[in-house]
Amino acid sequence: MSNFSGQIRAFSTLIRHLRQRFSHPARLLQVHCYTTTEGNRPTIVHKRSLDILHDPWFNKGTAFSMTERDRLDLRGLLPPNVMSTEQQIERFMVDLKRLQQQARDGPSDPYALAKWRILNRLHDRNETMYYKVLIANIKEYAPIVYTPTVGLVCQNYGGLFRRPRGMYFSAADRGEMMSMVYNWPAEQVDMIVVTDGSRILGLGDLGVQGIGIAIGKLDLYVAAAGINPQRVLPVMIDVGTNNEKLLNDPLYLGLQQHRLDGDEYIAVIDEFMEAVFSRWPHVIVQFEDFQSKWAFKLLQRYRNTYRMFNDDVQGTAGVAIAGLLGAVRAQGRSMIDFPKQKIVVAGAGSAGIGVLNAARKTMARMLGDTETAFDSARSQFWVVDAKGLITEERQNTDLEAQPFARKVREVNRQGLGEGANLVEVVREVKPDVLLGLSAVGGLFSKEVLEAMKSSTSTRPAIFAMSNPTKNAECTPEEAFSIVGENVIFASGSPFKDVDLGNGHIGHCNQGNNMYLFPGIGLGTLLSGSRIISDGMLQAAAECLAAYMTEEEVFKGVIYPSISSIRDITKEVAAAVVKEAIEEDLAEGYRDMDARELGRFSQDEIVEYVEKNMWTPEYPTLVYKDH
Ligand SMILES: NC(=O)c1ccc[n+]([C@@H]2O[C@H](COP(=O)([O-])OP(=O)(O)OC[C@H]3O[C@@H](n4cnc5c(N)ncnc54)[C@H](O)[C@@H]3O)[C@@H](O)[C@H]2O)c1
Ligand SMILES: O=C(O)C[C@H](O)C(=O)O
Ligand SMILES: [Mg+2]
Repeated sequence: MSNFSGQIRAFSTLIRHLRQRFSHPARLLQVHCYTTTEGNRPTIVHKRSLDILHDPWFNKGTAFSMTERDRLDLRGLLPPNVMSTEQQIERFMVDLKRLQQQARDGPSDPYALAKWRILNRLHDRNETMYYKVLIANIKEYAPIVYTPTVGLVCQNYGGLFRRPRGMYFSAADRGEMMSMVYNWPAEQVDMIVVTDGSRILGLGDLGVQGIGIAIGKLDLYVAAAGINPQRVLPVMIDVGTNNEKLLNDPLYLGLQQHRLDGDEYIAVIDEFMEAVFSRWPHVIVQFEDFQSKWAFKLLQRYRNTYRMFNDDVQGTAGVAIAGLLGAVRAQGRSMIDFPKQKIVVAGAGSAGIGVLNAARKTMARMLGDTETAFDSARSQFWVVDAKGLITEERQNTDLEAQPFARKVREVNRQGLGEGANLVEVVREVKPDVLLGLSAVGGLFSKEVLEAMKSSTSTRPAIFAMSNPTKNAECTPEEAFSIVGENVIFASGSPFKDVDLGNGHIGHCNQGNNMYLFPGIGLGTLLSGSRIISDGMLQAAAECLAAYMTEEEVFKGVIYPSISSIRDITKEVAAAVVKEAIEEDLAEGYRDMDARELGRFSQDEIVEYVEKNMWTPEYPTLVYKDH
């Protein structure tokens, strides 16, 4: 008898199971798909776009053909290179086997990548939970989702790629972008971070794999600025790559051609900008990690027409200014003494030139904002690039670096000449500040740091700002042990504080544009400003500088802890909103019109910003048929 009831139970379970399987059209198809023996008969699907990519039954990942991508609204949602099934499996196996290899050979940083994988899987499964984890543990996990690990992720993106995130616009999509942009499922997008992968951190051209940096930056937009994650869009513009290793790798996910250049390149970026602004007229576009050659040109081309900024040029500049002002205060002097600082900058790319321009303008403003002040401020800087000290004698200096080329007679008097090396420059100039944005790890060698000992400052400042960690111009240990305990130290990627062994701690600041770009984006969004003006960027930098107390800067703490990044971002965003109102650029946001915004007090602006920051909480969900 008991055997019989067991059989009945098993039978009804089977019926229930079959009913469930056949109750959904997709499930019906699935069964059909597996039971048919009739070769390649097409399978009818009732899904499109991301729903297909997120459905393990139908997803083919990078193996969707171009015609299928068009039929199923998948164009732009996958990296451009179509892979065969064999290639897909090979890519997966290479990644899987790497684990064994790492166990054998000793990996460079196995735990960081393992943590990234775990977090990434959570990101794919449950965004609310992901951001709750990230916000609550930002100090611990920013170095995983952002610099330095994000650099390693981009370098290994081919193997790590599982589920696509964001959009890919490629040179092969010319003429299609205006319609492709509608393949993105969100009705509203507030923030786009776009890269062309040409200079990812200090790691060079990583082609399509650079998408990782756009994803990492947007993670901070959500975690720090409270931008709703449903309204962010990471974008990779694939115009090819000049990285020979990737060009020769059959498993590379991007276009295997050399980078477009000149008018052809501009035409692709123009088309992308028109497409995204035509679908989302109020979106803000952050340009990230474009090689310097294009970073400046594109900024000039778009900044008066579109809501956009370049993080490497403008975000970095603001963060550096805040730090440089902190370094002046740390000497027990007033910020107004900044124009007296002698500053040696190693690196004249997008970041270095961005910092130089902003520092020169800040000095000029402090000196009365006249043309003469602007002109004389230039003599506070010595710029050293790959060819050494830049002087007016140099042929073919980049347009952007020309204003900082030293007069030959002037440097000759100092015992220097065109192309003088960094040690010579530091030795002769005895600068207050040595700032590196060169992408050359270890550039501040023992000799350079020894030369810094003769700095005329009571507290010499050393900013080794290149990323990721291995590209830092020096470590804090080197700076404190060679130059002295009094040094003010900042690095682009995080380092631990240094135990100086006498009960004192050498503080390591993280001088990274992460302290500003989230607030610049949020402030622009909430003010509804049409463009991002110099004044708004300056307000952001000044807000960050003022965030630190006298006591902190005196201890050598010139940037806040990343644990308070949400609070800093709120203050920075409020400063940006205020400036946009003052410059009459604010047009309001959603129900908040410009006039009402204009009547707000300082505290009310901060409150308004805070109220509009998204926090990760599960909403109650209700089903409704459309
Ligand atoms: N901390 C931050 O917030 C932050 C922000 C932006 C960029 N960065 C970092 O700055 C670095 C540079 O970025 P970029 O966009 O300006 O790059 P880039 O490639 O445009 O510029 C690099 C510059 O360094 C110079 N250089 C190369 N070798 C040198 C040497 N031996 N001595 C002196 N100068 C040398 C080059 O001539 C060039 O001018 C990257 O590592 C990037 O990660 C950091
Ligand atoms: O990405 C960063 O950590 C900072 C900066 O934008 C960079 O390019 O290095
Ligand atoms: Mg960058």
